[in-house]
Amino acid sequence: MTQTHAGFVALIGEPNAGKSTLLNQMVGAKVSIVTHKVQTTRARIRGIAMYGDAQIVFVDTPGIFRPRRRLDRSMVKAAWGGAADADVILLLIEAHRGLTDGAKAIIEQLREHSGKTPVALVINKIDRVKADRLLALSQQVNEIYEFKATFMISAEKGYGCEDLLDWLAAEVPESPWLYPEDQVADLPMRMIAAEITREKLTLRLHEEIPYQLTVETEKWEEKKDGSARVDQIVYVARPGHKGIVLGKGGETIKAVGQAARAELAEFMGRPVHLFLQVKVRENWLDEAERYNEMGLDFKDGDA
Ligand SMILES: Nc1nc2c(ncn2[C@@H]2O[C@H](COP(=O)(O)OP(=O)(O)OP(=O)(O)O)[C@@H](O)[C@H]2O)c(=O)[nH]1
Repeated sequence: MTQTHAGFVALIGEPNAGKSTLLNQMVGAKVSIVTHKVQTTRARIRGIAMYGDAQIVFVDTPGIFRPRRRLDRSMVKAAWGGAADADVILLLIEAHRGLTDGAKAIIEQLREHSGKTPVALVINKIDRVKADRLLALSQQVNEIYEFKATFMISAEKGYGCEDLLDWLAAEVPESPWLYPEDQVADLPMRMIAAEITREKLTLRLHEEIPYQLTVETEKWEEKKDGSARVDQIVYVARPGHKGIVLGKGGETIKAVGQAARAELAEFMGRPVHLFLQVKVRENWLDEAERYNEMGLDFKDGDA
């Protein structure tokens, strides 16, 4: 019998570096929400890729930045927590932005958090720059940290992702598999469903509103005909946001519901009936229960 390999790979980087896109590319199924807006990933999301004899469990983490609010602090704590528990850490930076101050700050903190864990540098979004810039960038970043390897990829287009997988498969320890072979994510279905709806809302709303809302799956009912009825609540932090989320004549929430239902049904491979309700809950950003629902630790947000 050949020896199997399995382990956790943490994806860290600034907001918008492409961590969720890479996780989805590696796993081949959409498990993490991706938008062009920063701070889309709130909790730690795991996606599982099978590659030869290896099972690689990717841990997507919230983007790391200088946190100011409780939710931000909880997210950054979760990100470093993900890195501390991993067998391999991948630091993502964006090819076209180069070595930003934010990336430098993360590399500084890596020294504290990584311990003996190998760290690879992943230069993402190479489809956005000319090839000759990449070598110089790679040298520049490698001068300030001892990366075990460097990869140049496009998470979106898949360039370089196979090489990265190859390397990771050899790098994770010899171990029995950690999850059943056909599992792609370890988030409970009700949380995935809430994330899908939150993604659709984020895509349709502006700026502060997505940050100040959260989605919870309140009820999940299996029907005899094989379909599922899913009831979700969208909590908004301000009375004024409710009308915006609903849209004129309920148009926005209807479009969100339709898009979320279609994606959830595709993910589950069976029909879904999705019911959304919007509620104002001015203090949800200060309620421990809301953080637990997102997979975050409320206390991590203590100043
Ligand atoms: N051109 C290009 N765009 C990419 C690539 N990878 C990701 N993106 C885009 O970059 C944006 C951010 O991607 P995400 O995967 O959400 O980034 P993230 O690091 O998970 O972001 P947070 O959740 O905010 O921490 C999205 O609009 C992606 O489509 C890439 O290889 N090339």
